[in-house]
Amino acid sequence: MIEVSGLTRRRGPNLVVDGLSFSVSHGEIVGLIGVNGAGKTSALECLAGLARADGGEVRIAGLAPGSTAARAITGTLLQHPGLPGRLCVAETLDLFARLHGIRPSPHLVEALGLDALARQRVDALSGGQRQRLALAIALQPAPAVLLLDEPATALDPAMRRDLRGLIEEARTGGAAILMATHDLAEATSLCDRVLLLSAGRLVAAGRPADLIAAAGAPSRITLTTARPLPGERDDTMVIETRDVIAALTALLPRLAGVPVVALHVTGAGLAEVVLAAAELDGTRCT
Ligand SMILES: Nc1ncnc2c1ncn2[C@@H]1O[C@H](COP(=O)(O)OP(=O)(O)OP(=O)(O)O)[C@@H](O)[C@H]1O
Repeated sequence: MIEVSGLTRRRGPNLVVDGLSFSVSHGEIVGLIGVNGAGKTSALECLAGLARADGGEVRIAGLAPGSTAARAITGTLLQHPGLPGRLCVAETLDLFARLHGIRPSPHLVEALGLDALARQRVDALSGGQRQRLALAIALQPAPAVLLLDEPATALDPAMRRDLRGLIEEARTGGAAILMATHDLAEATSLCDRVLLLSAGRLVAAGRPADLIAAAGAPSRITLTTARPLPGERDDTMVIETRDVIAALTALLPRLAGVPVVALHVTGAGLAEVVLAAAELDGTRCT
């Protein structure tokens, strides 16, 4: 549904998207990850037809992005969505629904907690409430293609959970979903594949678990005991290891007679994958 081939985009003197190629199929959620400034928004804007590419080709269900036909099947949520401030929430949903020849979806209104805000003016909404309204506008036509830039921004934990359900519903309905996100735990569990951008280039792509395994970053064991173990100064030790079982087994003899107060094992995740790419590139995570 989404086909991108050799996409490049300049902003000022800089090449901010540099030869990007990928595709997203029906019923697939693909995450776009990378440090601030990696080019995620710049690429999404080209796919949404909101910015012109300087090179390469983008097709949305075979259509040119930004064409009326492509817009009709694409739900777009970008950062800082422009919403009509003087209208109330219900009027805004109605206005955007009419553009698609549909009626607002009561299911989405309820799922995004907009029923209680129906008569509130848009310019009096909080940041998270605006984001919920923008999500409802993007999702209500049940688009075949969803382009989401940081969809969980400003949402509280309950609403993040509900948003996840809505995105999964869209996937079940067959949508092709491309989602830029810094929520790497969410990307790991929600995305079928992730694309890692660094300085505008695609530097890794694949299933989250495969990228994490390929990065080979160590897990971290944090062990707190009732008193410092022999040879240790502190009652909390931190061990970084690629073999958690072997490290814990090696510790057991030293634990004889010393009660364990707390044990945490944190596996490597996509954060390590992003950081490793940023270090290779000489950029920093900000
Ligand atoms: N309006 C602009 N004019 C010129 N350069 C810009 C403009 N907006 C962004 N850039 C530059 O384009 C590059 C890519 O920015 P972009 O917003 O696409 O990154 P991003 O990966 O979406 O970052 P973030 O995670 O912070 O949202 C950055 O180097 C940024 O400084």
